[in-house]
Amino acid sequence: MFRSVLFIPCANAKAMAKAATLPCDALIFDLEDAVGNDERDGALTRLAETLASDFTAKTVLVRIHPQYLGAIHKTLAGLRIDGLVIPKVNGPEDIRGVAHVWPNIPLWAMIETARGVVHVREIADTGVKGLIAGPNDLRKDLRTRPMADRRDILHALTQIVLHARAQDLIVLDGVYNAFQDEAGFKAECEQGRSLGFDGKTLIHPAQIAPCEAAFSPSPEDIAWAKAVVGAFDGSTAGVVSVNGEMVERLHLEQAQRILGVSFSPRG
Ligand SMILES: CC(C)(COP(=O)(O)OP(=O)(O)OC[C@H]1O[C@@H](n2cnc3c(N)ncnc32)[C@H](O)[C@@H]1OP(=O)(O)O)[C@@H](O)C(=O)NCCC(=O)NCCSC(=O)C[C@H](O)C(=O)O
Ligand SMILES: [Mg+2]
Repeated sequence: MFRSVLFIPCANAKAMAKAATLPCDALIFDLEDAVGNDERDGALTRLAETLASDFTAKTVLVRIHPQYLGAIHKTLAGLRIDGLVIPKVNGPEDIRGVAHVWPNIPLWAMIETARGVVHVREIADTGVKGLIAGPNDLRKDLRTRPMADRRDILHALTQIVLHARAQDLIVLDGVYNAFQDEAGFKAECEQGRSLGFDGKTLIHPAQIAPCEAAFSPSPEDIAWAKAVVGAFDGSTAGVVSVNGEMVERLHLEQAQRILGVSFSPRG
């Protein structure tokens, strides 16, 4: 599952030391924007040491810096990595470029440029495992000003979800920078879930618990799902009524997905 996906800046030794203990669904070790130019060699060495240790964290992704892909591949190839996150993907050629250097590893595309949004359909069609929204770079590239409910970038977010769903990919919402603003973060998680994202990328450990709560089925969701499954149990009808509402077999599939999420072990 990919409800809570925490960025770990590889230049930060303290954050790296904490990585294995944090209760999120997945980690993204960042070698791109969270690493200053003078920190690159140290960050890469630290990441290699971390991954070579008896590192038991769940899903491990690495956000590469395309400019240093050769060195990153040379240092990390063969270590336990579940996927590479490619930043600022502008088109399918950016995916193919990484796949050429580092074949046979799942790739994730960050959609965070105007060109990336324009080409998101072809990017989703390359066989990537997932798409990740990047609101900071998007705002920079689009020259928007942040608006309530992310109205300035909503057109891009909905395109990302649309094309991920059309190709059956995992789709993750972007980060929320104000990591001390609990209410604002919770509201953005709820919005992301309502828009169809599977989970959210995070920047701080304090964001893990509220994020998982928002992207897990609520007690109301579970009660509804159980009622729908119960209503179809032993029935061959195409449509039934549950709590005064029409329910079709498509709702049964939704209900089964909800129950599957709530009963799956994390990871
Ligand atoms: C945002 C931060 C710089 C804040 O750091 P800090 O001031 O140190 O916060 P705290 O004092 O509250 O931290 C408490 C302890 O938790 C550890 N910590 C903090 N963040 C992380 C983390 N991400 N992973 C693991 N551990 C973390 C601190 O070390 C403290 O530990 P201790 O002292 O032992 O108690 C910082 O949170 C941070 O750097 N976050 C990640 C930044 C990052 O990775 N940025 C890049 C990805 S986001 C992005 O690129 C967006 C996208 O591309 C776009 O365009 O939108
Ligand atoms: Mg970015």
